[in-house]
Amino acid sequence: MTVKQSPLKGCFVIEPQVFEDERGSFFESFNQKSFEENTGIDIEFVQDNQSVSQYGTIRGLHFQTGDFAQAKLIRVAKGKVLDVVVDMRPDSETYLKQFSYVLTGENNHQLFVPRGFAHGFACLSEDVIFVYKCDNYYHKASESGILYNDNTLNIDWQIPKQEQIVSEKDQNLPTLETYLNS
Ligand SMILES: Cc1cn([C@H]2C[C@H](O)[C@@H](COP(=O)(O)OP(=O)(O)O[C@H]3O[C@@H](C)C(=O)[C@@H](O)[C@H]3O)O2)c(=O)[nH]c1=O
Repeated sequence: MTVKQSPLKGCFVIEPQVFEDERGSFFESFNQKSFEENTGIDIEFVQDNQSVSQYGTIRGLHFQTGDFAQAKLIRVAKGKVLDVVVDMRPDSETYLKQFSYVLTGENNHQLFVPRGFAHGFACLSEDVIFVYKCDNYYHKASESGILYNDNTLNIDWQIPKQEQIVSEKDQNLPTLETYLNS
């Protein structure tokens, strides 16, 4: 696997080694030993998630707060997404900076998102199977987030407005300004 530092501190792009033959392909989607050796991060993932989305879906921007903050190791098993992360750690040198990266079922790239980041993605292909590991359990009361179309962040989700599909919950998330002042 190859690990590339993203512009955001502690956030990495991981390119696994993919083996191909006449049957198809194979790769290790996670190997704790190689992960630790290559990133220097000692981590224990405790929950695996999978979501299926149609073209135009935008999920995010999400994070869990306090003791339930989650680091995530993200990949796309099928389709193409624009994955977006925002560094929400006040003490970070990349505080409030954002990074977007295209993950697909063909490139098999992964994104490691540290605790303290807001995360979301837009589905750029017809069907998306989105898979991620978390190092902390889902905790409904600790769910938080920022409005996906916040004016300050001004994220280009690469989906025309009339084709965007966003949950009611996500449409009601606070703006960055409201969140920071709360
Ligand atoms: C995230 C999550 C949701 N759920 C339930 C709650 C709800 O009934 C249903 C759908 O939840 P949501 O609408 O929050 O799902 P979704 O919008 O896909 O939430 C995810 O979005 C991406 C961007 C992330 O970064 C993830 O951490 C997670 O927040 O699944 C769990 O049971 N466990 C979980 O870990």
